[in-house]
Amino acid sequence: MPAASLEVRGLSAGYGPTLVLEDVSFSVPAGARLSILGRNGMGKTTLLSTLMGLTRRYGGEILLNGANVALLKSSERARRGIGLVPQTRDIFRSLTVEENLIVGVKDRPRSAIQEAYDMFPRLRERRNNLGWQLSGGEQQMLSTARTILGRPSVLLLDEPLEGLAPVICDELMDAFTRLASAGEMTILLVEQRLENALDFAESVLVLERGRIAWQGTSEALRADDGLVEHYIGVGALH
Ligand SMILES: Nc1ncnc2c1ncn2[C@@H]1O[C@H](COP(=O)(O)OP(=O)(O)OP(=O)(O)O)[C@@H](O)[C@H]1O
Repeated sequence: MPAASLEVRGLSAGYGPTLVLEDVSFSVPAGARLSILGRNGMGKTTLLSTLMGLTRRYGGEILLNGANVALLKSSERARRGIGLVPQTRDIFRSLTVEENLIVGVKDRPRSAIQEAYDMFPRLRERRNNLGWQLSGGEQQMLSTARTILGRPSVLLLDEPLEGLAPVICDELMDAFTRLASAGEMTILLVEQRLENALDFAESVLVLERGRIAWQGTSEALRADDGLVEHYIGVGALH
């Protein structure tokens, strides 16, 4: 599936009676990258979960290549090309790396798992290890690889670098950049590490209390210390 465009119009959503996201609108052209920033608890995870159909939607549209998927179940959205790598690093802890990948290939031939090994050679080395035996970085690689084997046209990455050593962060960000550059996926990245988020994407969206507080280019955000301090925190870039 080639990369798809994503347009969100007036999206409001939350959990049960609690409204978290309010009137969120933005668009990402096919093959582009968007970083989603904001302090803790501002609604970043809720936004990705809502795109995937995992929250209660109050209103608004989610257009995937122009077709509204907002009323579809999560499984149908996945079938249409939305792939989420959750913050919780969803892997089967009692299965081996290879078994986890086999689950990820779904209806594709098993040989497709080689793509995952090419992307993350570390997973090939650890193919017979169980999920719980992996380091945090390896679990993130496995979780990402499983989603990517489903060939999503829009990939949602929720804080993939959380708790990882800088060298592993670089390895992961290189892999995400390669994926994005290949033009096969539109990528939305939620990331607290500002430098990584700005290096990765040309466009940025900042959430504040469930609403979009700022949208623009990474370059513009980087150049404005006041904006960074206000929305993300003092010294976030240093
Ligand atoms: N399952 C849930 N039920 C009720 N409220 C929730 C649930 N998950 C999150 N919230 C609330 O929604 C708001 C936004 O949370 P969310 O996790 O989307 O923020 P975030 O920007 O991703 O934060 P963080 O960076 O800490 O992950 C918070 O007030 C949070 O308490």
